[in-house]
Amino acid sequence: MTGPVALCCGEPAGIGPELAAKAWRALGSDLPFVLIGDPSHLPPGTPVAEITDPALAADAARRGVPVLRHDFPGPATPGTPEPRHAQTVIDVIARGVDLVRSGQARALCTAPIHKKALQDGAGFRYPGHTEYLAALAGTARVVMMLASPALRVVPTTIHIPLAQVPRALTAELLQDTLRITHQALIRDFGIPRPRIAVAGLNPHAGEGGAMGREEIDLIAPLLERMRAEGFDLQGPISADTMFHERARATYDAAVCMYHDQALIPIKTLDFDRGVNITLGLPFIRTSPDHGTAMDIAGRDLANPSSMIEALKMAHTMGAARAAATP
Ligand SMILES: NC(=O)C1=CN([C@@H]2O[C@H](COP(=O)(O)OP(=O)(O)OC[C@H]3O[C@@H](n4cnc5c(N)ncnc54)[C@H](O)[C@@H]3O)[C@@H](O)[C@H]2O)C=CC1
Ligand SMILES: NCC(=O)COP(=O)(O)O
Repeated sequence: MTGPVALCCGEPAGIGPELAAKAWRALGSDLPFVLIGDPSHLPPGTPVAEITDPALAADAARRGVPVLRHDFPGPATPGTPEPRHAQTVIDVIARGVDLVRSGQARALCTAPIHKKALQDGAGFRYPGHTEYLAALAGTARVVMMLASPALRVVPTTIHIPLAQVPRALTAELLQDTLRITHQALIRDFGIPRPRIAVAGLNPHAGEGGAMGREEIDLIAPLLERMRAEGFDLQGPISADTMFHERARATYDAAVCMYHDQALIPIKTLDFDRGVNITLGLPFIRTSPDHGTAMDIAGRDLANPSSMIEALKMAHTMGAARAAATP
């Protein structure tokens, strides 16, 4: 795993181009990345260093934002995604995956996409990068983790309507999620004996069956079986009491049952430093924790911290995996 991090441009009408320029100014050639996208979408006045070989990214980063040119049908209007750009946004992600799978990039980092714009403009069938990357990689099970210095969280079900969560939540899904999370804490975060806290689904973790039975019928028996295998698991715990400071000190990651149960605490505690990581892929993928922020696009208001952390995390994970490879 060598080379730069491949940074997919994401939605060009969002804050992605601004974040790429700001991240380059912060990281320079120390932690090189190569932006896959249209250089004309970068903020006016941004120095650009176009390259055709990702291996030249570190050197190019001394002159400007290293860019592997991927032309879009036209200019981007900040704040207004255009249907004619949707397919190109998707193609850029696929190109990034090719780079990382062919060994030309050490990891993939993705700037945010506007999911509805891709659906409307190109019939995109996936609710997010996570599911699209799993399909491109041919991986049946991937796990979304959001990590910051304050907290690591994993939603077991991801981008589905809340009404579908109870049906989607199976012992098999939860077991795979726990195993993949456990393995990632060891391999990517250097935690030899990971402690995982598992949320219940219902208020008060079901209150002994009075407020729902998923804890009794599904979550607790699975945790019991996995504890017998040696996993260090707490739970099922009431989700409303597992994120205060003392509780957070007792685990290395919180596995939650649905998207907002996991993402609200981390975005509340650490919005500017959260990194979204897809676990279970045959390559490394990170992303900032936020979206396209259309309301501030093109106004030089975007905070690049989460993007910078995502690029740093991609490098750190790449180095850790390279060191572990015989
Ligand atoms: N990885 C990805 O591709 C992600 C994509 N999205 C997509 O982004 C679109 C917009 O989603 P929203 O729910 O509005 O979330 P959002 O994160 O784009 O914006 C929420 C609020 O936070 C602010 N904000 C976000 N990032 C910021 C930054 N770096 N600096 C300063 N302020 C920032 C925005 O201005 C807005 O007020 C949706 O289509 C969503 O699906 C959302 C999350 C991740
Ligand atoms: N809320 C997280 C999110 O939507 C990120 O999704 P993805 O594009 O990384 O799958």
